[in-house]
Amino acid sequence: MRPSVMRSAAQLLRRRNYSSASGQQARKVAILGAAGGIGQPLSLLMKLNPLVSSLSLYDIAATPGVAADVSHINSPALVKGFMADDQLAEALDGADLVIIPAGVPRKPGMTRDDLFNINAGIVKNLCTAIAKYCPNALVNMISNPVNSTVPIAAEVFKKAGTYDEKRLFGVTTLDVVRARTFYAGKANVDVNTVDVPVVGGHAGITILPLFSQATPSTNALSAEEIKALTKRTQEGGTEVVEAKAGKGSATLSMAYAGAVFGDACLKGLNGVPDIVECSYVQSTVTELPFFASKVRLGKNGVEEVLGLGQLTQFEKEGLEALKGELKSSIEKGVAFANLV
Ligand SMILES: NC(=O)c1ccc[n+]([C@@H]2O[C@H](COP(=O)([O-])OP(=O)(O)OC[C@H]3O[C@@H](n4cnc5c(N)ncnc54)[C@H](O)[C@@H]3O)[C@@H](O)[C@H]2O)c1
Ligand SMILES: O=C(O)C[C@H](O)C(=O)O
Repeated sequence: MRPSVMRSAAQLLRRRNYSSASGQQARKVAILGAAGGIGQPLSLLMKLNPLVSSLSLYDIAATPGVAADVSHINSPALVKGFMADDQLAEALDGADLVIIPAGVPRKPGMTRDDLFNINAGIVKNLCTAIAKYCPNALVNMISNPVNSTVPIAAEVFKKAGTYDEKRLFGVTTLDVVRARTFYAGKANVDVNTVDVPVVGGHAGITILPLFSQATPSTNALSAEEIKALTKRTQEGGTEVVEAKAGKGSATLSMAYAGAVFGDACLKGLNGVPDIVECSYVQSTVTELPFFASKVRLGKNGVEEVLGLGQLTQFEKEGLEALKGELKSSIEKGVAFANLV
């Protein structure tokens, strides 16, 4: 963001004193896992977001340093760092949006589901605290395996009596970001103008980009090229994991994607019209209880879950092929959350 833009945003917010009358609300965002590979750049990007008035950075380690560092940036959000269990309540208190990139990332040779044993417990504990301290917050789940961690969160909230399906989101924006980038490169169109819906889930073949609905549309791509683009989008995460060779998975592109999705959620909360993003949410678009598709965001979170539109035969086959894996990932999450 240009300094002049930042300055004018800051001036605007000061003048308006975050008043709801002007439509500019004071918004508290909490990031859980804020000192991690994703957490740090995501904290930076959310600090730059003029819609954020208070930024709460929580992790089990290293947050004082990250918070001190980020807090020196001359943008409006007031930054506070919180570390360890006994500070989680204060970190979450009054949050409008909680973004969760807490948990372990993949190493080469692992699937996202291989992270389940560690990350399921982390997510369950954090969501138990969210239900207690900020039950009305929107929750953006980044921690993998997203196909299971979102159902875990839903079950935790149901048990606590706070579940609102409109407020829980699996962040699949990175799949959209990748599909846009790869499509623009192959179709030779300006990436700034590109959009590609990505539906299903967030792991391997459950990631289903709908290139037939990509805009701007092109007839220049052959069936083989569409197939290759689909595979590359589905394996984008693995491409990064292998390139990082044991040093983790996507962090910078994920922080960008998380910031884009977080910003869309805040705009929706603030009543900005026509905010549409793909996300993995409770859904009736297919027979699966959770599914990623385009979602219209509003003042209460999900305003409308949009359908799939017209699919090609290749996309229909991809949709049928993903259902088995997605169903068992959902069931695994639900079963885990309901263990005593
Ligand atoms: N949804 C997506 O598209 C997407 C993309 C990339 C990565 N991810 C996932 O995001 C997660 C984080 O990835 P990363 O690269 O930032 O990992 P990382 O190891 O660099 O950072 C994770 C952070 O979580 C913290 N943490 C662990 N337990 C915690 C707890 N109980 N409370 C708060 N913080 C806790 C750690 O201290 C660490 O700072 C992984 O599960 C990864 O698979 C998802
Ligand atoms: O691939 C991973 O393990 C991280 C993330 O889900 C991604 O898509 O980059």
